[in-house]
Amino acid sequence: MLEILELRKRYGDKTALDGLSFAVRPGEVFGFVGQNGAGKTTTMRIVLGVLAADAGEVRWQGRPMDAAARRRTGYMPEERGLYPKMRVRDQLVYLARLHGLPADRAEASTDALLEQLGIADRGADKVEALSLGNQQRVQLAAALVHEPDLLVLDEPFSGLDPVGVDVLAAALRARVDTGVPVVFSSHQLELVERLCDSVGIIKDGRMVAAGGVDELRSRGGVRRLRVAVDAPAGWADGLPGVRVATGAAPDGAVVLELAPDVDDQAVLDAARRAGRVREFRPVARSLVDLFREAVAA
Ligand SMILES: Nc1ncnc2c1ncn2[C@@H]1O[C@H](COP(=O)(O)OP(=O)(O)OP(=O)(O)O)[C@@H](O)[C@H]1O
Repeated sequence: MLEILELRKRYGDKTALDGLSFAVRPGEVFGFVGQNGAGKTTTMRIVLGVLAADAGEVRWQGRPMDAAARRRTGYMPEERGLYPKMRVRDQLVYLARLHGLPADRAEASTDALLEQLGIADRGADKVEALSLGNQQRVQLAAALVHEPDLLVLDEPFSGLDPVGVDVLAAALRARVDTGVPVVFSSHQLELVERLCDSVGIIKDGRMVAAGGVDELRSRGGVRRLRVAVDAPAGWADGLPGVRVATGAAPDGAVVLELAPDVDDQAVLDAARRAGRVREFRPVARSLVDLFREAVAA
């Protein structure tokens, strides 16, 4: 398990991390989200020892994270860091060797990853000759090639097309299924929602919401209903304990937020009195909604 405990970091008079804590369990994908400048990259750099924290601790498998544990970690830094003029396969074998893999395993791991990431035919090309999306695939291969026990990835999906996202996601899932914990940051919230077991929302260097995606959605007791009624707009205005959360969709449906004590059957009765009910169903809050609420609070 990876544990981030009460991390603090200042750059001059700017507080980047203000007592940040979270944990990622074996086989868990943790999505790290937050607005620009919230402190995600700073956290990841501290986990990898690229930066030192002012206070707090990073623990791996119950002990302080040390150089040996960091060598067993796969890291995709924000600033990337491939050698543009080196050939793709040579570079990956080199990186695997640097992390201590014997030559035969370094080569086997490289070839398996190039295959898995759909770039087996690009092994002899220089990195700079690849498209940005394919360079991104090589970046992920560089983080995975030494068969790491932990993955820390800074925006691994940025700039990828949907096929590239699926290929990277499948490669990550294969590692996670062997028990490797993954932390990745992203601004693509739909993707985080789809790929992550749990999510942490960071704001001004503090964790403002963390937990399983479903658990976060059900917090707060507010239920939402999508209701479409053949009735003039405004039929739901003034219902006690009910807030109209969105304007009418093109099909006339509105999303209603119900206070915890409101009986949804009373809302259905009110809808029926207004007109013919075409749709009446609960809707889950999306991660985008949760994010907006958490960063606005
Ligand atoms: N080397 C530095 N010197 C001074 N301030 C810095 C430095 N690195 C980061 N900061 C500041 O620390 C805060 C946290 O930055 P960080 O890069 O960790 O955020 P982030 O969540 O990764 O943002 P983004 O989503 O834009 O990548 C920001 O206010 C940033 O301006």
